[in-house]
Amino acid sequence: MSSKLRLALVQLAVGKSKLDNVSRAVQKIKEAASEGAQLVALPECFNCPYGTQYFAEYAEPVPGESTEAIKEAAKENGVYVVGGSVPESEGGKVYNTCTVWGPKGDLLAKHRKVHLFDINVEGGICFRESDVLSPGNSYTTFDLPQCKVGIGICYDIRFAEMAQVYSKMGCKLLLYPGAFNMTTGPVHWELLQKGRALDNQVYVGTISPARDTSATYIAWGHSTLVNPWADVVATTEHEEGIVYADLDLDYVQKVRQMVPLGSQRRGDMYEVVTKK
Ligand SMILES: NC(=O)CC(=O)C(=O)O
Repeated sequence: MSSKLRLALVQLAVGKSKLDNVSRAVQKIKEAASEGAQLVALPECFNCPYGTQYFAEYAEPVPGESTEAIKEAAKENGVYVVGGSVPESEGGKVYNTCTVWGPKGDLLAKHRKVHLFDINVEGGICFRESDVLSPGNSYTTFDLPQCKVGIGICYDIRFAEMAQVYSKMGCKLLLYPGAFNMTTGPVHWELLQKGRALDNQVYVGTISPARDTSATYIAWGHSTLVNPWADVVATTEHEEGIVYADLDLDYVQKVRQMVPLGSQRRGDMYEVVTKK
């Protein structure tokens, strides 16, 4: 199997019409596939504006109308799709959920955002996902022919331990659909991505909605792919668009040989332990 992977990060313009959002996402998957992408990733809340006032209203079961459309798009275009996230309703609760689809339309994985975004930055942003969302409790990986992939959603990227666990599980690519904002985005978005990539010597991709300055929550944009050396391979500004990146998974091994952190870890002094 080739070590090469063409990845498309879809920085989608998301508005108030769920129908429009979903049909744009489907169009972008088609466009990315026609440009040779093998794996297409959508942003956090691709079918719904990002905001606690919207999650319950837009929530749907999984599978449901939005994820079914993504499934069909994966199948029609013969690509893997990381379906960003949708507000998912189940058992009276709402989750922020990512589905992953294979090229035959098979559901490969489902990730519920584990770390809910509750912050209060003086003079900046106050946000409390936990007012309306419930957290997931699982790690989520899936296998491509080229490598294992680990999934986190947005705030999950701030927790280095989760990425370390994925790396220990054998993931060589971590994908984080996310919607950082105008307070945290400029300082933290790329830095966190580079940190996760460098510490774990893996590729890391982030996928944001496009910026809508009329929205109550203004997304940072800047969907990006960083390689295991912490170089930015491909990125963009804040408008709608598709970021294409060509990965060479053999490069992961090369970086690990040059800087052999794996064999140099002091397991006698510290350890990241998976409890669940
Ligand atoms: N929206 C998020 O989940 C996270 C975020 O914006 C941040 O960590 O900053």
